[in-house]
Parts: sequence; structure tokens; C-alpha cells
Amino acid sequence: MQQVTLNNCDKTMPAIGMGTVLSSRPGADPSETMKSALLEAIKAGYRHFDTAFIYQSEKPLGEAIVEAVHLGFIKSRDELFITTKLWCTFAQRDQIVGACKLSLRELQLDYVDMYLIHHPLRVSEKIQKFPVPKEMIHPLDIKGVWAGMEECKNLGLTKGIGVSNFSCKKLEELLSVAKIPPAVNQVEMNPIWQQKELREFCNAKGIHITAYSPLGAYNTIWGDNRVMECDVLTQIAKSKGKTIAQVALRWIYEQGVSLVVKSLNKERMKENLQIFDWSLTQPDLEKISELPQHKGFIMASSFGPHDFVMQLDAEI
Ligand SMILES: NC(=O)C1=CN([C@@H]2O[C@H](COP(=O)(O)OP(=O)(O)OC[C@H]3O[C@@H](n4cnc5c(N)ncnc54)[C@H](OP(=O)(O)O)[C@@H]3O)[C@@H](O)[C@H]2O)C=CC1
Ligand SMILES: O=C[C@H](O)[C@@H](O)[C@@H](O)[C@H](O)C(=O)O
Repeated sequence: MQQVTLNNCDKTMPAIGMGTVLSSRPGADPSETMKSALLEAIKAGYRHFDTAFIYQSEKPLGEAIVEAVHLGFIKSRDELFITTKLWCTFAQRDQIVGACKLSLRELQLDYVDMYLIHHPLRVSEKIQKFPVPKEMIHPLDIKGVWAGMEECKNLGLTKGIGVSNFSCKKLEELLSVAKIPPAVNQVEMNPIWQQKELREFCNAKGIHITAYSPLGAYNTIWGDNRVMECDVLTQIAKSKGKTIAQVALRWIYEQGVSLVVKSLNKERMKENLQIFDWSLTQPDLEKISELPQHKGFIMASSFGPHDFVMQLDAEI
């Protein structure tokens, strides 16, 4: 598997990771299906896994890792690259190390490879349901929270630290206070939401981008079919004897971006790994670059249509 070298992280990251969101909504229980699918993914060759405290997939991922070692699919956990994320209710200076340790306990790990701030906002109480009431949503104390993230790295709880859903503006703010600059910004990116400006900014600052919802979160309640039913991608896929998903993933990879794609289906998880031994042509790339753009993940749909949240949506 192709690897990505990151700043401020002494482990390389596989260019494709397995996503683990089923639903982040309270009450969701991804345990059993998730564990066997993740074991299948390790067997299929996935070595990078993307989880988060809020996904409730840390526990099944941890169990799948234990079993994968037991079954001999991998020799040790060190062969994997595990990303998890600080949830918004723990986004305060004195809660970060504890939150990271909580995630490690769920994962049954001593360290993660990447710890990300999930969103650039803080929620002051445990979320019982979405959307979240306005009085619970607060701006992020970037300086304090990042100091907590740096402490996690200095304590060896994580090899790298980074962010998710950060705009250029939020990254500027972060870079002005960071002792250890972020290695990664994980954001929505696919042919229908190409993030050209953010990519230029991150390239210039040495921040690696990981694309989430690379298939436009097809068939989920938070996504739609714009990527998987796109005519231009369909034509390119036909001309190459590839699937639309493979064309979308290959396009992301050719932009120098890593990606996390979710499939619990054995055939589709294998299909999504087959993107490294062929390439898109210049005319293909030009057609994709002209596709009309549409942002899929709207923070205001999760956190509520509050001014501060809508401002964050407008920035990224
Ligand atoms: N940082 C953040 O805020 C966010 C991070 N993420 C991360 O990114 C990961 C991936 O993004 P996600 O939003 O899940 O969406 P994806 O774009 O990865 O799409 C997943 C959907 O596509 C289907 N699918 C996967 N492969 C194929 C294929 N080859 N052909 C047809 N359908 C396919 C899956 O179904 P099936 O399982 O049946 O194959 C699933 O319904 C998440 O799981 C999560 O880890 C996602 C959103 C926000
Ligand atoms: O659903 C609401 C959650 O807060 C949401 O913001 C995240 O979980 C995000 O969708 C993700 O998948 O990382």
C-alpha cells in the first residue's frame, strides 16, 4: 500500500484508510457488524483505520485488532495506522489527555497514530440529540485545546496530532499558536467538493489533507448520490473498465491527498483498494476539474442552524 509521509509524525500513513462511521447518533450500536467487517478489512489489506470517540466504533475496532493479531493477519498492532478524534464535548484544555486515554481504553491500545480535533467547536454538555441547542455550542479555545493535543503527543499517547473540518482561517489561527504544527487536516473531499483553495493553503504550510466522504457518503443519511451517479465519472469509468468509486478514489489520490473510505462489504472494500496500478489521463483530469461543486456535509444540519455554526460552514 502506498504511504504518505507526514510532518511531525514519525510513522508513515497508508494512503487509503477504512472509515468506520455507521451513525454518530446517540443510541447507535455498531459493535457486532463492525467488528467482523473490520477484521475482514484487515484481511483484505487495510492497514489504516479512521475512528472517533463519537462513532462508537473504537471498541469494535479494538476488538478486531486483538483478533487480527490472534489469527495472524498481522504480527502486531504496530503494523496498523489508527486515527481517532477528540469529540467536541471534551474540547477544553484540561480534558484532552483524559479524552485521549478514554479512546485508548476503548481501542485497547497504548497509543494511536493520529489524534485529531474532530470539529472547530466545543459543546458544553453531553449531546442527547441532534441538532444541538444553541446555548451548548461554543467557539473553540484553539490555543488551550492545541496545548492539550501537544501534551498527548509529548506523553506518547499519539504519534501525530492534527485537525478535522478546519478552514484556512482556523488553520491560520492554529498555526499562530502551535508549538507542534498539525500534521493532518481531515476534510470532506471528492470530485464534487474539490477543496482547491484549502489544498493550496495546506500544501504551502506542509499540512497533509485526508479526504473523508470520498464517495460523497453514498447511501447514507448525511450524503447523496452526486458522486456515484455523476455522468462524467461514469463515462471515465466505462472507458477505463473501472468502477465509478475507483475513478473518484483515484482522482483524490492523484491530487496528493490520502483518503478514508467506508465499506462493510467484502467485495467493495477490495474494489476500493484497486486504484494504484492505473491512472487518469489529462483530459479525464480536466473534465473532473470542471465539475459543478456541491458541499455535502453541512455542520448546521448536525449542530443546528446557529449563527456560529453557519459561519463555520461558510468558511470551509
Ligand atoms: N472528520 C469528519 O468529520 C468525518 C469523517 N468521516 C470519515 O470518513 C469515512 C468515509 O466517509 P463516509 O462519510 O463514510 O462516506 P464514503 O464516501 O466513504 O461512502 C460510504 C458509502 O458508500 C458505500 N460504498 C463504499 N464503497 C463503495 C463502492 N465501491 N461502490 C458502491 N458503494 C460503495 C458504502 O456502503 P457499503 O458499506 O455498503 O459498501 C457507504 O454507504 C467515514 O466512515 C469516517 O471514518 C466521515 C464524515 C465526517
Ligand atoms: O452526526 C453528527 C456528528 O456530530 C458529526 O459531525 C460527525 O460524527 C461527522 O459526521 C463524522 O462522521 O465525523
